[in-house]
Amino acid sequence: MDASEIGIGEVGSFGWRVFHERHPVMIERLCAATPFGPDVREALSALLRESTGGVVEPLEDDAPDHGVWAGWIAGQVGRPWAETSFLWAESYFFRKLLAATGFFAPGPWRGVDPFAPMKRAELHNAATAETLKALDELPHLGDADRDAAVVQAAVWGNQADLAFQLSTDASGATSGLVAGSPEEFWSLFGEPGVVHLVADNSAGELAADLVLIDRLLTTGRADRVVLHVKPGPYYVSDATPTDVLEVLHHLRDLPGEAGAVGERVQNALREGRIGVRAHPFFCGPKEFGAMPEDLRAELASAAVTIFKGDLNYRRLVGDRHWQPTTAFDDVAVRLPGPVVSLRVLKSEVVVGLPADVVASLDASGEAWRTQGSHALIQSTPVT
Ligand SMILES: O=P(O)(O)OC[C@H]1O[C@](O)(CO)[C@@H](O)[C@@H]1O
Repeated sequence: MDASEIGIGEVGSFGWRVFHERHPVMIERLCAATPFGPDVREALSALLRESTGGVVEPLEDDAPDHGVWAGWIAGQVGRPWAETSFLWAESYFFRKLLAATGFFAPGPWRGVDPFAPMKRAELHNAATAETLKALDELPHLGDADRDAAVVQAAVWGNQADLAFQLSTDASGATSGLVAGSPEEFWSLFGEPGVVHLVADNSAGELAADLVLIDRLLTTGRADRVVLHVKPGPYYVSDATPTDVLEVLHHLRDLPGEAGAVGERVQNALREGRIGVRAHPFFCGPKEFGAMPEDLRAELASAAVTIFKGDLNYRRLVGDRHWQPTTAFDDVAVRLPGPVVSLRVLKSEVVVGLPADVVASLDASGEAWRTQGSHALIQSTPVT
């Protein structure tokens, strides 16, 4: 199956707006959060100019990842950015942004996560506090409701406002879910095995992921969980190993169920029942079909692999102009065990929807694919 890649060149398209409208605002916020000097601010402006009107320039820093980027960048240098794919361009943009902030260079900002202030603010804001407090409801729920609640939380934690949706309704508060259900999610788990969770954002979303991991372990659905995060700062709020510790410390300092989850997760890390990985490919610009053999071999051991969020979905099914009725199973990357996506829709690509659902969503006149108001749970079958 094939479909053309989503690009950034068409004026007014979603990808174009990310580069021409969102990135300038993001860089303004970055500079408001950290007092970068004129050299960094100029490098960031140059990156904006390059990526909105120029050609792809090579990496000019001395970071240790040039070897891996050599393969990912092949054929792109010298091309107008407007001709590159959205998936490739966004990833390269974030890699260059890190270099522009001095992340790789000798000097004061080396290794300093430029997005840390934003992630920290999100983790400590009132909305996250409220939703973490809502975890205190969990021990009072029956098993089915508790299962449904932690999946809803993991799905909707991917929304920008990071709201937990704790439901006391066993069928799940599925309004807003355009595909799948918590029941579909839990039906993937049989004999206990190793579950891999490919995380997305830090702060409230990662907290929800740790709650889900805790549920997988405490109910015996998993005997071990591998949590995959990004090896470095990426896409603003993506979780890194440092963020795992930050979120864990935050949970542990809280009273009630949040603190109890934090304690259990910390113990599971100590005992090796949770492992953390940060493979370089997760900060790369390629679809998951192009994952390197070592990562593929690692995921091959998974009883189930959970992919969180919008970007992982784009990489899983291909960031392409698929017909939305294309079967998820036809285009999602194949692994020996089932794969399941928990995603809030924040970009154009979507598959696996019945025609009548698409027709009614289109008829609503809403930007349902991109505005973050809808979500999905989609999986490949257990074989
Ligand atoms: O954090 P998530 O769910 O991966 O969402 C990131 C999404 O945000 C965007 O950067 C801009 O909307 C998308 O390109 C990307 O898929």
